[in-house]
Amino acid sequence: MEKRIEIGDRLEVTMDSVAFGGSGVGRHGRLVLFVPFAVDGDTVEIEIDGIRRSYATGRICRILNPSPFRTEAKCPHYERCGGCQYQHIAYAHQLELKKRQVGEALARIGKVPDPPVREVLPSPMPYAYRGKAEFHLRFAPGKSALIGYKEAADSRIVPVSRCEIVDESINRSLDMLRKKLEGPSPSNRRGGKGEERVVLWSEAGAASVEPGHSPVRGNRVLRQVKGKILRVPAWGFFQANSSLVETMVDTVVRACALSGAENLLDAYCGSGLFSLFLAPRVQRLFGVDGDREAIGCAEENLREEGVSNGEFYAGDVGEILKKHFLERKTPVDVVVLDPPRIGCSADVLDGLLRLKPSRIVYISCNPTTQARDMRRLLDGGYTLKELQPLDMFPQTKHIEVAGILER
Ligand SMILES: C[S@@+](CC[C@H](N)C(=O)[O-])C[C@H]1O[C@@H](n2cnc3c(N)ncnc32)[C@H](O)[C@@H]1O
Repeated sequence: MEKRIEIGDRLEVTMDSVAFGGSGVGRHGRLVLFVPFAVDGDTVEIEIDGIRRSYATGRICRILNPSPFRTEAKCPHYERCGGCQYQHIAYAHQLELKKRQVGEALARIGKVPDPPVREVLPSPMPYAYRGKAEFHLRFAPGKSALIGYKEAADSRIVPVSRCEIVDESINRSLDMLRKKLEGPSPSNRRGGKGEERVVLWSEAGAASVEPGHSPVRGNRVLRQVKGKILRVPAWGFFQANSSLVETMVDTVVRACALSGAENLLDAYCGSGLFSLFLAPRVQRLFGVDGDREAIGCAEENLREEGVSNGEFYAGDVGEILKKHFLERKTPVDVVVLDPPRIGCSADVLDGLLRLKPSRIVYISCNPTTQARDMRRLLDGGYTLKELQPLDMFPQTKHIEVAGILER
């Protein structure tokens, strides 16, 4: 009989694949092992640090035989910071893994037997691509402020001196911030508040910013995409990868396959990034987002570009869908859906099945919730035509996918 695995046991294991989430996957007898920072082809010695009913987790003690897909991580904080999971994997292989993971999510969760996944559109910049980064600051009386990243809301701050995935101008701003905060923090800072957050925006991708000047104007940031200017709330959402955002817009426009006669609903429209490029290609464009400030920006963004066929609603997508589209019987031919990581709520999906647009372009940064939501839409009469992954987040476990559904 096989000896039962225990915490602290050391095992030699060869990794078969990398799971969505970033851990290497190997086997010990019938037991599946998840090992962070391992890649398929590695033979490693691991120490078991977690045991569940159907799997165990371990940490690498030694790399006995490195995978041909291994490469040198650029960042000195890698494996401690928590922001990146793939820096040790050659970029071309990161793309192959992500394509495979999208297919697996659709097959396993979406129950689509042979998902139509296209090659991943790579990021022109595998490093230094982020146009925006959020840092956490911790102040303790008499000590220098701690500046770094935080993975979860309740987790500790990992101090970072620089970050390899952000635009260099963000690293310069980070340096300036650190210098400004050098020396012991006063005990009465912000009434004794110990932590703050700061969002830094890049000069790359900014509209009309001189080098060395902040791209933030008041409570807004100006971004430039395909020659157009977008106003975005300084604390609001904007697509993270400055080097791939234009390809993303082109992908969404292509996926909508517009003739010019359509009514289009841009659900979860944010500051109107997609709306700005879709509105000139349709009869009427409706945009919905829960962030009132972002909706104000979306209205201004279209107005300033001379686009007048857009109507925007601030509020919950499910409620607006019911009140302004289903009850008023406003016809919609195409829906662009770009929800946050948690995906769409049941009332949004049910509302869409009642609205019956002929095409839904579902963009997501979480293939698992996207697969769950797609299953519901497929059961309601849609067919999945295509899944186009985009590598908006190189060096990390995250994947962006634009899926096309038709009825
Ligand atoms: C992934 S972002 C997409 C933004 C936009 N499509 C873009 O590319 O810039 C998701 C957006 O969903 C909005 N949001 C989240 N939950 C919502 C809800 N229940 N109803 C309406 N908007 C929501 C957020 O404010 C955010 O702007």
